[in-house]
Amino acid sequence: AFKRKKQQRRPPSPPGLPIIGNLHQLGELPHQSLWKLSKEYGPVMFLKLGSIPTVVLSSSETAKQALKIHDLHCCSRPSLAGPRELSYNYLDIAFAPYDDYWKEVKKLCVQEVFSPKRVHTMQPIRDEEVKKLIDIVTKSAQEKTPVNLSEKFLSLTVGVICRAAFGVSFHETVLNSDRFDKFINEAFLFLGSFSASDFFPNGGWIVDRLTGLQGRRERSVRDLDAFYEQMFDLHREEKEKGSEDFVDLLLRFQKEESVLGYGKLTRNHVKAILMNVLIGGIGTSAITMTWAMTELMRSPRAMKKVQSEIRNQIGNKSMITLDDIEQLHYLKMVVKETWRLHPPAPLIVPREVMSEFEINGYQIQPKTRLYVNVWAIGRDPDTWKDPDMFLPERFIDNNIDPKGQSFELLPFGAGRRLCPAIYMGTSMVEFGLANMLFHFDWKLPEDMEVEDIDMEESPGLNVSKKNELLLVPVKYVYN
Ligand code: HEM
Repeated sequence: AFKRKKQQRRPPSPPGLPIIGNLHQLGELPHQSLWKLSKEYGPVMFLKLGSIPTVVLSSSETAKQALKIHDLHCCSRPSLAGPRELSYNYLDIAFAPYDDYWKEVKKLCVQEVFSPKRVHTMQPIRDEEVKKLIDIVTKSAQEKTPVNLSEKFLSLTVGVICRAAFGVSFHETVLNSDRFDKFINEAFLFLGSFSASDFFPNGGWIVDRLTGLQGRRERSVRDLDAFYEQMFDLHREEKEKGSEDFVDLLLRFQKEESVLGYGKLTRNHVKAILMNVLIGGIGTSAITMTWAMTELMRSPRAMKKVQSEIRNQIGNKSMITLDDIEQLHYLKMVVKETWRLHPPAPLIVPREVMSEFEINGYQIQPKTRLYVNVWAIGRDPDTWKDPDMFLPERFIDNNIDPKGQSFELLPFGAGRRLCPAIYMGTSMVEFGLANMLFHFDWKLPEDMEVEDIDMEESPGLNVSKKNELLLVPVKYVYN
């Protein structure tokens, strides 16, 4: 007997070219190009990126179908060249394929590394680092000179993550913070940049060699490796020091020969997991704070409202606590609204389909690469009234939250691959912003008007504000 071939219903697709397929349509900012294409081809769109069949989802409804109903069919990750090298062959959490190792290491990290308890034990470090920032900004306020907030928010998160997770202060090591920024930027680039071998698995590596991408990638991996090794050494030397940080914790698991999935946890596993902390934790929070300040500068009304809320709550206290933050409802809405318009990972992290499923009657085949365009979802006029307006109040009467349950707002993704550090990331962002908004009023540099603030985005896995945000602080005095 025959098996009748099931009728193939492939999602609509923009016309492509031979060999490269739709690759040339991605442009510099793929999430924006894909958003425009989705207006014509719909919320389930098929593209051929080089030789890779790819599906892009661009509405909350289709995102829900994939990330909730069919999550188990599509929660693996594609093999990508940059991530492979940075993760010691997928020994990390973010880029590991869906298997027993990933399940166990993610569970372990959710319980031990990213837990609310750890977020609370990090608070003294956050306090100290934010105090340093306040001092620097206060100096600028006295001199009436602008502060580069993009840079300051980055050094705040670098400071906190490095001390809290790695137990080292970067200024005190051979890796001074200048080089550290460079590391992070290079590593980011390799995680996000579209490299030829990711689209042409059979010959793309040749292009990557010719363009020098491969060489730079190898150098970046070497630099980071040296950094991890140095960190491990430092940990051995300073053993008697206080509480256990992430590195101590992971090295302890390694020493105890903990078995995860298919084997024992090795030094390379620890490095790969630390890479996720480094790259997942630093840019995303800094980017969010920068966009939030940018949007608030464009909306003096929202700025005034959020500052009064914070100042009423804090009064004449000198320190803002995590408990205070819980009372700052408008600030929380400002952050949500920032994530709606500026999700730090606009296409989240690509997934790979493991087994066939259907969305809106279209068949999605195994091995398809799947992107969810959360940037497009945040601007969808069917979901959001006046999507271009920055209106934190839109969150008053609904219970849309960013934790992966509301498919209209997915800055942390959803489903099994959900970001494990939502609480840590959110606390960092809210805490940093609350302090900058409490202690200072902010003015645009001379000869700049509100209309001159630009909203251009820079390319990469994490999309940040392209041009740095420069603002003049004015110290707030409680009376
Ligand atoms: C504002 C802050 C943050 C944002 C917006 C963010 C966003 C995301 C997104 C969109 C994903 C992919 C989810 C998916 O594929 O469905 C992700 C995954 C991940 N994030 Fe975050 N993140 C943030 C903070 C952090 C921090 C602070 C850490 C670590 C300290 C972290 C570690 C990770 C890891 C390990 C994964 C991989 C999860 C997996 O594949 O199973 N993130 N994050």
